[in-house]
Amino acid sequence: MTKTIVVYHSGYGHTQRLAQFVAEGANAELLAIDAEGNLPEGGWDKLAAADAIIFGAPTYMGGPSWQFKKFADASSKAWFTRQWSDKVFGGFTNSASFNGDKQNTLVALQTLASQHGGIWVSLGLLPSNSKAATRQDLNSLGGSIGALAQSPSDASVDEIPQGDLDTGKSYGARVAAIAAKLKG
Ligand SMILES: Cc1cc2nc3c(=O)[nH]c(=O)nc-3n(C[C@H](O)[C@H](O)[C@H](O)COP(=O)(O)O)c2cc1C
Repeated sequence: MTKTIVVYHSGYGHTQRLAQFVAEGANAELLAIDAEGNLPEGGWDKLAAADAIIFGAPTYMGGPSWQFKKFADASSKAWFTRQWSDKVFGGFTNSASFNGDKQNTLVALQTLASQHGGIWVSLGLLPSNSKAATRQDLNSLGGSIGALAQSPSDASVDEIPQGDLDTGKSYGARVAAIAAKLKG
């Protein structure tokens, strides 16, 4: 049985809602980075024991939130000892604009995984970009590195387009399935 952890920060709950869908798809445990950029007690041990780690952060000012970055910098302890080497990784982000520079955040998450010697899993979905496409479709934001969600700036957490949440769920399932395959 593979163990997957979704470790994420969310300032106002939107990225958390996406994290819940990713975790559902991956059958994963959620690990929240708090408002001070810290993990709960035992969080680092859970990450060390995981087969797969999925990072999540909102896009703030064109990159991951500072709380996620604090977590990323703190992971240098695990980096020194190659604790996360050869684990399977994925990542997702959410922001208000359709573009909003979300790609920068995904690249930052992918780079963090690569610094750790991890194996990154792409989104694996075609974009839904025909005239008939709607925001209820999978991957209507057309990502490839990881999962993207767009929460309009005045939307409550219950108003995130369902297609984006379902994209997160599908991606979580893909990361977990690949981790299971690699574990054998
Ligand atoms: C400090 C700050 C910076 C932001 N920068 C961006 C940005 O660069 N691009 C964007 O599309 N949205 C940006 N937003 C909007 C958030 O990404 C959006 O509200 C998101 O849903 C917040 O996720 P959360 O509820 O998990 O914190 C920003 C919001 C804040 C608070």
